[in-house]
Amino acid sequence: METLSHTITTSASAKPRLPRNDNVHRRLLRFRHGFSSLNLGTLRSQRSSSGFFKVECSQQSSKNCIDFTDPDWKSKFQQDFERRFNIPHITDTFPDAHLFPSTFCLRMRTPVTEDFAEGYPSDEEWHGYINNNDRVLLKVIHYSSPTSAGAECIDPNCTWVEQCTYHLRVHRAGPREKIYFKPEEVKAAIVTCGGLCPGLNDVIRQIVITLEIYGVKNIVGIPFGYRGFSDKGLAEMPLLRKVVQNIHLSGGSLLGVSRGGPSVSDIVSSMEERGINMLFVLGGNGTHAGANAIHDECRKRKLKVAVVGVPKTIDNDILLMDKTFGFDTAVEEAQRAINSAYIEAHSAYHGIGVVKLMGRSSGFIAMQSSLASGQVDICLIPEVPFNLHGPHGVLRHLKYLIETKGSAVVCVAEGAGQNLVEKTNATDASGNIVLGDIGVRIQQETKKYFKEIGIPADVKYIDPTYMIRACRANASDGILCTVLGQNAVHGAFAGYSGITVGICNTHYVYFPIPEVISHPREVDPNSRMWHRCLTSTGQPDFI
Ligand SMILES: Nc1ncnc2c1ncn2[C@@H]1O[C@H](COP(=O)(O)OP(=O)(O)OP(=O)(O)O)[C@@H](O)[C@H]1O
Ligand SMILES: O=P(O)(O)OC[C@H]1O[C@](O)(CO)[C@@H](O)[C@@H]1O
Ligand SMILES: [Mg+2]
Repeated sequence: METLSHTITTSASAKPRLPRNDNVHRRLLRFRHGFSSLNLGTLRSQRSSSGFFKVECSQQSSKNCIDFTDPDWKSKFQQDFERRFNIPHITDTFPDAHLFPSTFCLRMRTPVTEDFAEGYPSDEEWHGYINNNDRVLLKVIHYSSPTSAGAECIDPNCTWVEQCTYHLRVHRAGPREKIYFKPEEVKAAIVTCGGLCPGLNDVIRQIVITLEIYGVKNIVGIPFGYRGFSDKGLAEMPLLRKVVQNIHLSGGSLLGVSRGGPSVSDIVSSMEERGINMLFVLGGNGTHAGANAIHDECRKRKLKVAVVGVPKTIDNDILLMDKTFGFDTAVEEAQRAINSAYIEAHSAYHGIGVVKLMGRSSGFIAMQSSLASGQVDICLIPEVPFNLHGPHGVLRHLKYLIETKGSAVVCVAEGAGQNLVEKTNATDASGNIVLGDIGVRIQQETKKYFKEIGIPADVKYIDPTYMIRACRANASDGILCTVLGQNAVHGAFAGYSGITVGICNTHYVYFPIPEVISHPREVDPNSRMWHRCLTSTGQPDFI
């Protein structure tokens, strides 16, 4: 008989559990997850009197709704998928836009743009170009049954699992043989927004280097995020290979970051004034929402501008991508905090180490860090509810760990257990809700609980938040940043706009921005990875 991830128990937890490992529950979770991960809109399904599922769509537009009563729903779903994942192109607005032979090729690394007056050097024989019709499959596993681990249901009855079909595919990233911008007419700008993330400088560096290889000479950095477009005191920073050559050796962003800032209309007006026709936007979901709005506004104003995003988030909360840059580094850096918590807890009499890691709405950093360290006894993430108090609460389990092991380590994501902390209505400059501090709450409640039950406990709290994201990228993130930065430039020269670059099944792709930011990517509590994490910690359910 199959067991479900959230039913794993330890000897500490010989407690009655909610009967959650039934197929209905599992199916519902998969059904919900399937929709959310493929972003089919917010759907509500009900059994109609005919016995079929009818789908209501809570969105204003019904474009993402599927009517499962339609016998052709599968092919319509596929067509709809292709339409949604088609990426916007300059020719949508400028059908007669001119094409030029690419100036990016292996043999000609630093073209002299003045020489292009009479036309571009003819192509050398090089097979490094990507065909515009190349695609990458979004799903590479052929699930033979809806109950196969990881299978996501498309329809409410969970009957359709042929997702590795060639229909679910996305545009392959890379250099094209023909380009839509003359390098000498390009003014490219780079902006970094939101919080810091390891690898920002690596991406900036690679974008500048690649632009130069195409022959672009006018490259600027916009200081301090979108704010740099409106704040008159902030001058744009000219960027050259010479300037960016070594910036990847330190963390942070050469350009600075910020939250909040001017309206989209003001940003586009500023771009028009400055003559910017390529904009590279490095940031998270908020920044990408901004990038997409900038793209739309440029279309509205009939500006021939390419807006290309590079997803930046240590939280790894962008949909459909294998991972985002900075995540691996964050997980690696978190090991040091977890190890310190472990050493402290292990060396103290009845020691308890609590480590809080980032993850506003997704627990990927906490989950992967716990898994990698093998030193964590309790991992708490936003996606999985828990109680602190009560017979199945975290504190009761901590008591058990102290009694049996003598020490314990808790790793908690910042967005976990928000129902257990006082809510504030405060928001940051970008409108993100300021979260309550669950790490401090766990520390305080643990101290109080052990005092009340008369068992000594030495609680140490570690919050390495900013140490983790301010460090420089590790080698694997450095390489990821290099490829993403290059592909961002290739995408812009290929005439795409309103896109972002990503890695999907180890291949590099372009996504239309709205498809990857409609909601944060979350840890699936039914996934094998969360199950692995539970296997490692040995923790019971805390509900
Ligand atoms: N819906 C939106 N439309 C236009 N601009 C937006 C939108 N949401 C956020 N922004 C702008 O994007 C910038 C960054 O947003 P935010 O502070 O939310 O960070 P983020 O990109 O989500 O990164 P992080 O992962 O660090 O939170 C801000 O300048 C903000 O004003
Ligand atoms: O303190 P700041 O700069 O607002 O950033 C904190 C946020 O950054 C994030 O890591 C996203 O990048 C969130 O998890 C976290 O809430
Ligand atoms: Mg965000």
